[in-house]
Order: sequence, then structure tokens, then C-alpha cells
Amino acid sequence: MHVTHLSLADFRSYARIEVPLGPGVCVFVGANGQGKTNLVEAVGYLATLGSHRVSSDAPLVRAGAERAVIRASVTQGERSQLVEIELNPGRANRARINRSSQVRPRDVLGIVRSVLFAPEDLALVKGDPGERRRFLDELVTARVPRMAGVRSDYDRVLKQRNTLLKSAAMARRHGGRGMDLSTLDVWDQHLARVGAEVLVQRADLVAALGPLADKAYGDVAPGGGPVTLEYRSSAAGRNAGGDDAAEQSTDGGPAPGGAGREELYEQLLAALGAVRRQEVERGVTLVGPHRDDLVLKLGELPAKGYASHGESWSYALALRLASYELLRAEGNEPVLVLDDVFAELDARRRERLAELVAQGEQVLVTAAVDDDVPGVLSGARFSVADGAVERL
Ligand SMILES: Nc1ncnc2c1ncn2[C@@H]1O[C@H](COP(=O)(O)OP(=O)(O)OP(=O)(O)O)[C@@H](O)[C@H]1O
Repeated sequence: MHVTHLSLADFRSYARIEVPLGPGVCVFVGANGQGKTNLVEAVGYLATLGSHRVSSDAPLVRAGAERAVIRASVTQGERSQLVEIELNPGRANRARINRSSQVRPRDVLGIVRSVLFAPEDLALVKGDPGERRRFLDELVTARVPRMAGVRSDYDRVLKQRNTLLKSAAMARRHGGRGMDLSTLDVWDQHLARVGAEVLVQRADLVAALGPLADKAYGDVAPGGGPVTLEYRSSAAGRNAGGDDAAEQSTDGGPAPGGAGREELYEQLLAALGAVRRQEVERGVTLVGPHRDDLVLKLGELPAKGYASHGESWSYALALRLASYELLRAEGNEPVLVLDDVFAELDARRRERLAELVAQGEQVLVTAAVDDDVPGVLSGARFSVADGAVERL
């Protein structure tokens, strides 16, 4: 798929802008702070309903404005659609498809698909588990858009369960006889039911992505690797029950490959039972998909803490390239967005990456300096300056 027209109103630094786009490579060049990232961030927002730079919508609305609108015309094969999101920080966002009456924002997921490479990607390798969970969940949603609803159900159940645990912990600390925790059983079942669905999709994704990441790593860093992706479940190994299990390390263990939804449900439920005493003491849910990690291994060692800076970059690029290959193989080619990445890479990685993506259906590249963009990425050039975007 590709975006044929992008229209922004009060989004980031743009009061109003219309940008016609074609398939193939589009390079946006401009000095620092002119709004290049803001443009491609808008495309990423339509694909994920989030920003790769900030966790809330407020900074995405132009300072002084109340709401922002992102609108894009999108072509996939013979089909064209117009998708629109209105960002209303503090209130519900609104969305429309083909100017129809409103739909839920998550109903637009899947229309725009993108894989974004950005300097922030280094955090996929070097950062906290939350970075890798977000990476997995965004890709899961790109493959199976209904998972956005499952994720928000999970977050809601988790929040309610944590509220209950927190009150129980407070009551204990204040010397009360303890709360009646019978409702916790019901929340355990909800959490395990929805959590198992999240786990099934993550496991399926990791199995599909692993070989592609290994190949991509070899492409970016010839002779390097091998790389393996290992999903680490906070619930695995905690189902023995009783105090022994409660004393186990909080690192969890590898998830059993190929486990079905029911098996994962039972495992989560047993794990919640095993850590209940600790949870009531600490007032927080200790097992579930929100505590899991994706261990990125380079050879025998985890990349985090062991890989060099260059290896970490190659790994991050390999994860994004593998995501691209996966979505492409599954029938809907995503827009590739390369935001300011070439300046971060050495000449060899720069050339390799450019060669690997040059044939994408649509590749949006931002750069402060035109010379940073490898020659193989020839295509439309745009200048970005003073809130205006002009085709060169
Ligand atoms: N909500 C907002 N309201 C107004 N201006 C904003 C808002 N968010 C960001 N900006 C402005 O947008 C500019 C940054 O734009 P952007 O990150 O797209 O720059 P860039 O061209 O990619 O720069 P660089 O090359 O340095 O990465 C900054 O000047 C910033 O102050």
C-alpha cells in the first residue's frame, strides 16, 4: 500500500499542510527542527494510533490549538480509501473512513501500515523490556488489527486488578484484618483469559519473525550473527504453586513453544495463584504479558548488555527489516519510513540498508543533509522549511 496524499491540520508544528505523495522513494530534506519528523510521524500515527516519540497525544497537537487532524488517501492495489483521525487530548479521539460517519479510532488500524526506522530504535536493543513489548504489540496489531481491542481489554483488566491489589496492600499495611479477596479470583480469570490471547499472538509473531531477523542481520552485517529471538514469559515456571513458587526469581522463563490458548490460560492462572501472596503484599500484578520480555540473542549472549554499539544498531535495523518482510509476505506491503537514520549509521550499514529498502512500494526518508541519503534511494525530493513542504 502507499499514501497518495497527506493532509495535516494543527498537527505538531504544522498549522495546515497538504502533501501529495507518490509511490517509490520520497526524500524530505531540511535543516534541523523544520518539521521533517513531524510529517512522517503523522503516517506512523495512522498505522499505530501512537507516536514513536511520545506516549501521549498532547504534544502532537500544535501549541495553542485544541485538536489536530491527520488525513491520508491510501491506495492498496485497486482500492483507495480516505482515512482521518482527529486527536483531542483529554477527550476521545475521533476517526472516519471515506468521510462516512464516525468509527472508533481502532477501526482504522490496518488501512495504513508502516514500518518506521528511527534513531529511537536503538532502545529496542538497549532499552527496557517495555520497548520490546511495544514493538511486538504494534506488529501484532499490524498483522491482526482486532488485537488492538484485545490489548485495550487487557490494559483495563490489569488496571482494575491492580486497583484491587493496591487497596488490599494498603489495608494490610494499616493493620486491618485484610480485605475479602474473593473478587480477585474473578479478575485472575479475566486477566488470564485476555492475557492468553495476547500471548498466543506474540508467540506466533516471534516464531515468524525469528528467521527473518536472522537473515536481515546477516544482510545488514555480513558474517555477523546468528541472532535468535526468545520470548520470556513472566508466568513460565511459576505454576508449581505454594510458597516455593512465590520465592522464584521474577525473571520468569522461556515460554513453551506452540502452546495453545487454553494451555496458556491455565499457565497464567496457575502463575497468578503462585504469586498471590507477593502480589497482595506489593499491591501490583506480577505476572502476565505486561511483565514479559523478548530476549534478543546475538550468538549465545543477550544483545542487551553485551552487544557493541554497532552490533546493537545492526540488530535494531534487522528487527525493522524483518517486520517489513513479514508484513510484505503476508500480503499488504507497508510504507517504509526512514526517519533520520542515515546520519546515525556508518557508511557500510547506510549503503546496505538503502539497498535493502530501495525497491519498497513507498519509502519515506527524512534527512537534514541530502548527502547522507545514499544514491540508490533516488526518487522524489521535497524541501521542508518554515512550515512548508515543497516538491523540488
Ligand atoms: N505540538 C507542537 N506545537 C508546535 N510546534 C511543535 C510541536 N511539536 C513539535 N514542534 C516543533 O516542531 C519542530 C520539530 O520538528 P521535527 O522534529 O519534525 O524536526 P526535524 O525537521 O525532523 O528536525 P531534526 O532534523 O532536528 O530531527 C520543533 O521546532 C518543535 O518545536
